[in-house]
Amino acid sequence: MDTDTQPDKRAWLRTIVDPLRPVARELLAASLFVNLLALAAPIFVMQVYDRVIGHSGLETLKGLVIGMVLVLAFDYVMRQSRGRVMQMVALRIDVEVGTRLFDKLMRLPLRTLEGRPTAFWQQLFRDVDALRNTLSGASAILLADLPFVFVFLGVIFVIGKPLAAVFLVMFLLFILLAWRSGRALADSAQREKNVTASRDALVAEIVAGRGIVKSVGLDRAVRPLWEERQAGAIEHAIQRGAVADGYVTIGTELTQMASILLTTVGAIYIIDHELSMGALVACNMLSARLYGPINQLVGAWKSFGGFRQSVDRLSELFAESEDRSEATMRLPRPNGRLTIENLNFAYEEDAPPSLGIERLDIVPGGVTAILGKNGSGKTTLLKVLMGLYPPAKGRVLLDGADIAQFSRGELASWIGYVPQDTLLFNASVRDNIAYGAPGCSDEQILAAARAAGVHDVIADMPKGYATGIGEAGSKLSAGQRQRIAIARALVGNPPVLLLDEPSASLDRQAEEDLRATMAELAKTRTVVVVTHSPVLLPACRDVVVLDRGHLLAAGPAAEVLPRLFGTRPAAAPQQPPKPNPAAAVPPHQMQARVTP
Ligand SMILES: Nc1ncnc2c1ncn2[C@@H]1O[C@H](COP(=O)(O)OP(=O)(O)OP(=O)(O)O)[C@@H](O)[C@H]1O
Repeated sequence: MDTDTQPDKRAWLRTIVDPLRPVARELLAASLFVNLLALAAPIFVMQVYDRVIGHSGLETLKGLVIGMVLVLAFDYVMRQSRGRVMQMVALRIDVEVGTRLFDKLMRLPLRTLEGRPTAFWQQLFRDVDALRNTLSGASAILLADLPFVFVFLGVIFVIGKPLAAVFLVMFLLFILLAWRSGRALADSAQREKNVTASRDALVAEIVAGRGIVKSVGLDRAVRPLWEERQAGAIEHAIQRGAVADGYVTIGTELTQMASILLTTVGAIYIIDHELSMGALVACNMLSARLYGPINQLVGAWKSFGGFRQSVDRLSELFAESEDRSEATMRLPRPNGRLTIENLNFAYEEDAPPSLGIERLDIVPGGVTAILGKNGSGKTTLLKVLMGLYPPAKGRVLLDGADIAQFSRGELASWIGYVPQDTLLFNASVRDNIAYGAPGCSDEQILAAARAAGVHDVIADMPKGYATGIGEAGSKLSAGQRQRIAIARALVGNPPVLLLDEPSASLDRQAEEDLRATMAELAKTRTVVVVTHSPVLLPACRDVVVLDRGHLLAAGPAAEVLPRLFGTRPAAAPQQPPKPNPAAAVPPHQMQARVTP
């Protein structure tokens, strides 16, 4: 770990922990009383042995018992208040770190989010739990109790002076054990965590694709993978458990050894009249208070190790750069003209660019189709146009202004997007459409649903717009999901609309409705659609053809399509024609300016 950069990376933790200082003082004060009160029982026992039994002091016993009842009542009050303080800490951490984590995730660039498996992002929320459990649970109380072991040590020195050497030696042995176990457990816990993370990533993938796993019978293929990772996880858990158990057992044996040694040495001093019976019994009781917290420390290292890893992971995340949240200039609602200049985009830094376009100009007033073979970069181009993938070189302009200067929120409200793989949430139909423009009115939702051709379908649902659609829209058909996604993109009335294969799951009628909607919307907006559909293509004014991330052709559909397919698919043939690169626009015409 880089200790030079660590303090900065952990600044977020200080902003959470610093306001908790008064609470920590309360905790220490409560712990002080709890630990001081813990001295009462051994002293009570010592007095009973030395003063009451030997001298038949029943009056003294009465006084001592009354005193102990009061002490126990006070102890109860102190422990309760310590519990309440810890609950407050837990709540604060949950609210502050949880909210901060959520906001950070929402502001991370898409490439950062795509760079890690789903399980990693889920783990971060468990890290918040680890933070809360350590800072507000048994581990925090243990840390607050630890300083008081020196108080117990001091009291032992006073009431059982001859036994001081025994305590000191055993105390140092316990410290050594706690330190050794801490190091050993941290290493094995880290190894276990790595293996468990890889198993969890596989489980997350299997669960996400459970429909495919069942239908294709992937269980036979993924079982060996899962078995291998599960076996690794079990092996490391056993190893870590063995290390932990080993140290806990040594701690237990050491405690018993300490008790036997104490009693043996104590007996010798009692015979020599250098120690009273009561002092020996009291010292034995105090030894439990002394070694107890250090012994607990042996078992608590796992949670401290986990806490450190969680803090490191969260620190790394909070240090990640974010999407722009504030625009550098205010722009009124744009008209929607999109321009690409000298653009290069690569998924990996050293990889060849997945997209390389010198110039492309897409203007409002008509539908622009993007065509190309699988993997030619159509979806990538849409994501670059939306500002989701910042280019390595070049610019994307919206109405002549570089989109890099706009916030993610502004771009999302100006550019509607229907992805290839529709993602809906487990909420009502209404809410899913409204997510496209938070705060939109019912009228806007109705208008968007009508434009997307899904209003009648929704009206037929048992609860209409209030119908729940299940996890990821599982209660809907693929076509219904796609149409709701189109409504979601339309609801904010964005000046730019990007549609990625929007009719892949639509029936013929729905596709024709969508074509009419697109044509209508494009009168005042920029509509870009990735499609090979013979129903949608005739509605397109311009066509952009991509091949391996480069422009193969771009220009009016009436010119480009006949060159690509031989004929323009105006009559919507049954089978969509495949682009024919050989018949495309020659290279010198490739960076054509797409104009109406
Ligand atoms: N997240 C990613 N990380 C790395 N490479 C990617 C990623 N997404 C896409 N690619 C690569 O970028 C290239 C273009 O992919 P893209 O999805 O843009 O193609 P497409 O034209 O939309 O394909 P399709 O017609 O199959 O949807 C492909 O070679 C693909 O392997």
